[in-house]
Amino acid sequence: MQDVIIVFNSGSSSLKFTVYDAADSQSAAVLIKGEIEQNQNGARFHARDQDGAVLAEEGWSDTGFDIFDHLFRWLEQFSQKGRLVAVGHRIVHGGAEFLEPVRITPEVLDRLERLTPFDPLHQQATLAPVKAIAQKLPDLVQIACFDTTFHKTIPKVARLLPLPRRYEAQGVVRYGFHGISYSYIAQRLALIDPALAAGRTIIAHLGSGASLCALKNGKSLETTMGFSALDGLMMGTRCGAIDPGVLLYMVQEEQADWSALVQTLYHESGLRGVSGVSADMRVLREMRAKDPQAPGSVRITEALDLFVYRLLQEIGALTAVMGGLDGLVFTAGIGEHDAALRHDLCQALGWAGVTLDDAANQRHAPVISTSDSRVRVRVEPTDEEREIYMSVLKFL
Ligand SMILES: Nc1ncnc2c1ncn2[C@@H]1O[C@H](COP(=O)(O)OP(=O)(O)O)[C@@H](O)[C@H]1O
Ligand SMILES: CC(=O)OP(=O)(O)O
Ligand SMILES: [Mg+2]
Repeated sequence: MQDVIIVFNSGSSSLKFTVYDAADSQSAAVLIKGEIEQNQNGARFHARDQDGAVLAEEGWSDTGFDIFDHLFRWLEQFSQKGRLVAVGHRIVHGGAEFLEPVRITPEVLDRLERLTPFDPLHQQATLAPVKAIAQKLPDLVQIACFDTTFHKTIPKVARLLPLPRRYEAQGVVRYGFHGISYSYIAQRLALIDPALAAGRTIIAHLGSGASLCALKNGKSLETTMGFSALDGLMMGTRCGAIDPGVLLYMVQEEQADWSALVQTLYHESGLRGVSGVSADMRVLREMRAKDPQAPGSVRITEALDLFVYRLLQEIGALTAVMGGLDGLVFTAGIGEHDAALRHDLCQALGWAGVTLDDAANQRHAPVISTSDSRVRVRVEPTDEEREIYMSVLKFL
């Protein structure tokens, strides 16, 4: 019987999973890869084996069902074939105490649950698979890998918030997220483009949640998310950095309480809020292409323009922090697939030394800048599951 390791990567809009052949540890041989995507219209589940053959393809219009329970029951059909030796998880927040991957014991789980106020959107979502497995298989080795770990190198000045010191004592400092993805990309760069790995490079992780990492000498120097995953760029449903005066306005004029603020800032803002129709870049592009003159399309254009504008502002800030820019790497759902977004942003970055190769960009080539571009621009698929898998192996 084959030894297998399963990695779960829960995001704000998806639950991705990969089953690895643990006997073939160094090559990270994939046996099954799948994903459940959820949005306001329902959910879709698909999975493929190592040869790309479809193992599952299902869709639901109901958003209220327990996706993890469904997935777990689906995976059980393979339990006769493989011996599950460990599970790895993406956990969004490690707080100040978890700076490295850790084996999840009941006591660790309890401490991770206590970080929920730091990220109400993700912490419970990323802990849900952990709890479901612990109930079914309490003795199974479960390893947590944190989005925050990669940013432990950011300097103190970038970590502090300009608030009264008592907040620092409560852990209200800047942490940064998407670190599993940044760690994977940094290691990939070391192999495929050592100059960018050792230089001043901005990695743009643009998925449903979006952030930038200023990578200098292979380490995170600064990032756009901070205390929570609400900071920085405009995202699918999140506002990103916003004048705190707006929150005071909502509290005073609309009597908004905590849950109303969570709903507005985490779920109803960003691309969804400004376009008025969807958080999904694919849907926005499709709707606008159908009828570019429709009033809805004008709002979509404004949403897309704002998305690019916020990226431009934050790239300017990170370039200043690094003292220049040598490379820009696009990754995650939007970064890997949306050539139009990359085009608009790169056009706006001419001042920084970016010259786009349009044809390379259209075909999502690994390098999309021209050979004489001062800044090298790359498209690199992220693989958070592989990064988590490698951490699990270190434990076994
Ligand atoms: N082919 C595509 N073209 C444009 N955008 C895409 C495409 N595929 C995915 N996306 C965008 O990427 C998002 C999902 O990114 P992903 O990194 O998978 O998300 P998560 O944050 O859930 O991990 C979608 O919401 C959508 O906006
Ligand atoms: C931290 C974060 O924003 O994650 P995601 O992109 O999965 O929402
Ligand atoms: Mg993700």
